[in-house]
Order: sequence, then structure tokens, then C-alpha cells
Amino acid sequence: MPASSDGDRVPRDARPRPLRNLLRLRPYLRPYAGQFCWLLAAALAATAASLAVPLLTQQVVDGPIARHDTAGVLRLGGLALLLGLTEAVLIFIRRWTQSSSSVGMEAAIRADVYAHLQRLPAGFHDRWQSGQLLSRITSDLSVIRRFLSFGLLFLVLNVATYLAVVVLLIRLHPGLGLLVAASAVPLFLISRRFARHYHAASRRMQDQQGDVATLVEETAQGLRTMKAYGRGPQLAERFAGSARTLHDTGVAKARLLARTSALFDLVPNLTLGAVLVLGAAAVAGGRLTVGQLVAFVSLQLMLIWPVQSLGWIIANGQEAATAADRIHEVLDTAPSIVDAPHAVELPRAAVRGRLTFEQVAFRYPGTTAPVLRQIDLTVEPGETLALVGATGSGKSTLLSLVPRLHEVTGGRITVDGHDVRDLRLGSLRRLVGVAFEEPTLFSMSVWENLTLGRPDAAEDDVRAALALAQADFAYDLPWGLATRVGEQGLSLSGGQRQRLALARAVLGRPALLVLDDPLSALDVQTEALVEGALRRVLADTTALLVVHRPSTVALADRVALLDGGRIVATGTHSELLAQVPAYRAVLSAGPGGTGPAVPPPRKPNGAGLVRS
Ligand SMILES: Nc1ncnc2c1ncn2[C@@H]1O[C@H](COP(=O)(O)OP(=O)(O)OP(=O)(O)O)[C@@H](O)[C@H]1O
Repeated sequence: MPASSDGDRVPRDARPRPLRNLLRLRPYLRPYAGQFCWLLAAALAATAASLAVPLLTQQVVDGPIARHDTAGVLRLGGLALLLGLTEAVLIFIRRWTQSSSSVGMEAAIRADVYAHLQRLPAGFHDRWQSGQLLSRITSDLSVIRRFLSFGLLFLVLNVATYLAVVVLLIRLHPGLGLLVAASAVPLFLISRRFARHYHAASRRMQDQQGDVATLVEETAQGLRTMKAYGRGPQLAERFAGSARTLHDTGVAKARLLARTSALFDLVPNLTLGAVLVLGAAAVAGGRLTVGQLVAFVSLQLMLIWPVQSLGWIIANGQEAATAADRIHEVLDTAPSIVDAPHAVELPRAAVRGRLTFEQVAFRYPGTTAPVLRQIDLTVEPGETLALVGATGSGKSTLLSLVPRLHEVTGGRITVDGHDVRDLRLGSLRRLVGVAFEEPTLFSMSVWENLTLGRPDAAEDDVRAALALAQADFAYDLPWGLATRVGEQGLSLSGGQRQRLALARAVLGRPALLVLDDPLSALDVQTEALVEGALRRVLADTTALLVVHRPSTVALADRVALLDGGRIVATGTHSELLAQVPAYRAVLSAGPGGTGPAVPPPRKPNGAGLVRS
């Protein structure tokens, strides 16, 4: 599923170009150029040694055997043995060198693709199925490695063998030699047709592998939901459907290869039959010695494997070309959210934390309807503003614009008057502490999870953040903060994960806090504790909170009501409660439509209500 819409700068021409994208991987070969020269030299020398054996046979048949010279037979036999040994040693050297270089190249490409995925904005990842990315970074790269380590080498070797053998055959007997050379014409035509069809089949299959990987990943992630709803059989059926499609494509692809391989078998064998008949006639006519015919046929037999393997090499090459296309679809997608050339660093100490939204508009890439329109909002330094709105009104989207996870499509957002697009991304993201509704923890230690955005954080800072988020339970884990939390922190409860995510957001006291319903997964008692702690942090930090629960609104100095992507009212909780029926309706509905009752206003009759 390639990127295909605005938001990221997608490649201008995303049409697959079989060899072009494969050739573009040349820079990865460069560090191994020396090794490749060695292995190619070893492989060519091994081929030369094997080619010398039939010529030696000719000498034996026409020389010592014809003369009944036993010593001569032994001498030339010893030489053949030496050639065989040399070939074995050279093949060993080739294989030894080959393995390290191809694995090294695969690792380098994988590292670059992974780093690039990190640079691509959230919008890119919204549109790409994770299984598609997974299959590109794993199986596609393995296909490329196989081609670089075997396919490419054997292509060069087989072509070199073919040319060398044909030259030797023409020298032995020009007529028969040219007959063998002419067999290259049907081989070329078959290869061209096969390559075209196989490329399309490979692309289909590799895309389908990505779809299957996506299904597996989704199932693994949503296992509990799936089991709870008893949807296992339906999902299994869906999976079986995708697996069947993949199977059918695989079978069609294998049959295509089988059909072509049969032709690749047929052509050299037909040529061999013709050579045997014509060669025997030439021996009978005295135009060719028996030794020459034996040498000719032995050399020609050496062409059978290179020709037979052509099908496999072309198939491997086409798969690698498809894999290179798919890899470049990712690498060619330029990150759209990057540092502007003039971007500046804002030191934390210099930031007061005034956050403004000026006529901000936003629509998701690939969609036409804006999610946010004409947002004008100011959060003063140290102020806490709660965003309230019905589900789907754009609250989370609005938050994501502050650390530039998505880019505004109209208007601007400023921090102390600086457009966030004029700040270095690293600097901006250090200034903004973020906690999302779904608290993601990575498969690493609690400490690493906490210091994700601030790897240089001191122990005291971490301790303070944990205390603040009421997450001291982390010290009681089996290895304390060194405890590795499971995949996405699943070994912790929802409330524990949320508290760790909150501690991560407040670590180092960021200038701005952007929290998406930070207390949603907490029990009443913990909520009260975290709320108390949060109140202390929020006292001197500019904060934008998405709030679903009426109880959390109490944390905010002011509230903005979002409706259909627009701010329709701002004011204190009590003002909105008293004067805006829509606000009362949203709060009484609660997160799931059956929320708790609206709490009494904190500051009755506050001033400054704005309705738009
Ligand atoms: N990646 C996306 N691509 C396209 N549309 C999206 C994307 N994410 C969200 N939307 C749409 O944007 C709108 C606002 O979504 P958003 O998540 O910001 O709402 P919200 O107010 O935070 O909702 P909730 O309270 O349920 O979390 C919704 O209509 C949603 O369908």
C-alpha cells in the first residue's frame, strides 16, 4: 500500500521499473566492492579450472590413451585431480566471502529503511498497513540479500561460462560451435517473456504477503478483543481467505517457473542431440577426432546447468527487483515534517510557554473535509486549558498539531510567538511533554520507557516524575526501574501504564504539556491521587488537556468546547456550564454516553466567556 496522497512528498513516478530500483541499491555494495572483486575472481578462476578438465580429457583421449602410454595417462590424471582440488578451494573461498558481505548489505539497507520510517510523519503511518512495512523490512530485504549473494553472482558466472564455452566450442569445431551459440536466441526470447510475467507475479505475491502479515499483526494486537467477542472463527476465515489468495499466487508463480524451466531444459538438450548426431558424422568423415568430440560434448554438458539455472536466476532477480521497488516506495517518500532551513533551537529556560492557535485548520492527508477549522485559541503561560467536545470533534487531532505529529494545513501555532514550524523539531519536542489516550510502552525497561524523550534525565528527575504521576509502584516491580515491561507494556494494568506514560510526559518539567485524557484508565482512588499531583505540575506549566470526564475538568483554568472541528465556546467551567447547553450535554454524556453527573462549578460566575 504505497503512500499516495498529500502530507508526505511521494515519489513523482511510483511505476515499478524492474532494474532501476535494484541498481539504485549500488551504494550498499560499495563498502564490499573489494570483497566482491575477490569472490568474483575466485568464482571465475573456479570456473576456468572446471572448464580445463574437458580440454584435458581431449588431450588424454587423443594422446596417451591412443598411444597406450600409461605414464602419460597418470600424469594428466594427476593434473585433472589438481584442477578439481583447486576448484574446490576456490569455491570455498567464494562462499566464505559471499556470506559476510551479503548479510552486511542487508543489515545496512534495513537500518536505513528503519531510520527513514522513524523520520516519516504520523500521517504516513496512518495510511500504511504495518504488515506491509514489516514484510518490506524483513522478507523483501531477505530476497534482495539472496539475489546479491547468489543470483547476481551466478548470473555473472553463468554468462561468463556460456561465453567461454561457446568460444572454446567454436575453436574446436566452428560449425557445431555456432550451432550451440545460436541456441542462445530462443533462450533470450524465453527469458524476456518470463521476466515480464514473473515480475508482475512477484509483485502480487509480495504485496499479498504484506496483507497476511498485517492480519497476523492485527490479530496478535487485538487478541483479547477478538476472544472476548468470540470472533475467532470469523477472523480465521478472513485469514484463510488471504492465505488462500497468497497460496494461489504462489502456485501460479511456481507453475510459471516450472513451465519456463522445462523450456530451459529442452533447448540445451535439443542442441546436445543435434551436436551428437552431427559430431558423430564429422568423426566418421574424419573432420573431428574422437577426443575432440568427447571434449566438445563434455564442454557442452557444462552449459546445461547454467542454462537450466537461468529460470531460477531470472525469478530470483525479478523478486529482488520487486523487493527493491517496494523498499524504494518507502525510501522515496520524503518526510514532510522536517526542520525548516532557518529553524531555531529554543532553550527551555528561555520559554515562558504561551501557546496560541491562529486560524488553525487541518485536514488529514487524502481527505477533503477539514477536521479542524478556524481555531483561534490562546493558552497563557502556566494556564491549563481543557478541550471538551463530542467524540470525533477533533480534540486529539488538535493536540497532535502542537508537537507537529501532523502539520497544520492552514493558520499557525506559536510558542511564545515562534511559529512551531520555525523551531527545530528536536527542540520543540523537548519543550512539549505528551501523553496519549492509549499509553504506549515499548518492550524495554521502565527506565528506558520513562526517559524516551530525555535520555540524559537524572535519577532525581525520574523519581520526581514518578512521584508526580503516582507511579511509585514501578520501584516495587521485580527489578525496579530496570524491569522490562512486556510488549507494549501489556504485563502492566491499564492504570499503571497510564501513570508511567504520564510520568514520561512530565519528566524534566516540559514548558508545555499536552495530555489526551490523562486520567481515563485510573480507578477513583488513584485518579484522586494523580489529580492532586497533576494539579501541582499544572500550576506552573502551560497545559492543553483533552478531557472526557467532568471530574477532570476541575484541573483546568479554562475550557474550550470543540464542535465539528471549531471552537464554539471558551470560558471557565462554571460559565460554560451555566450558559452553554451544548457543553452541559457533552459533559453529561461522558466518555461513553453514560458518564457521571456534571460536578458543581469550581468558580461560579467567572468572567471572560467567549462564544463563537
Ligand atoms: N488518521 C486519520 N485519517 C483520517 N481521518 C482521521 C484520522 N484520525 C482521525 N480522523 C478523523 O478526524 C476526526 C477527529 O478525530 P479525533 O480523534 O481528533 O477526535 P476526538 O475528538 O479526539 O475523538 P475522541 O473523543 O473519540 O477521542 C474524526 O472524524 C476521525 O474520524
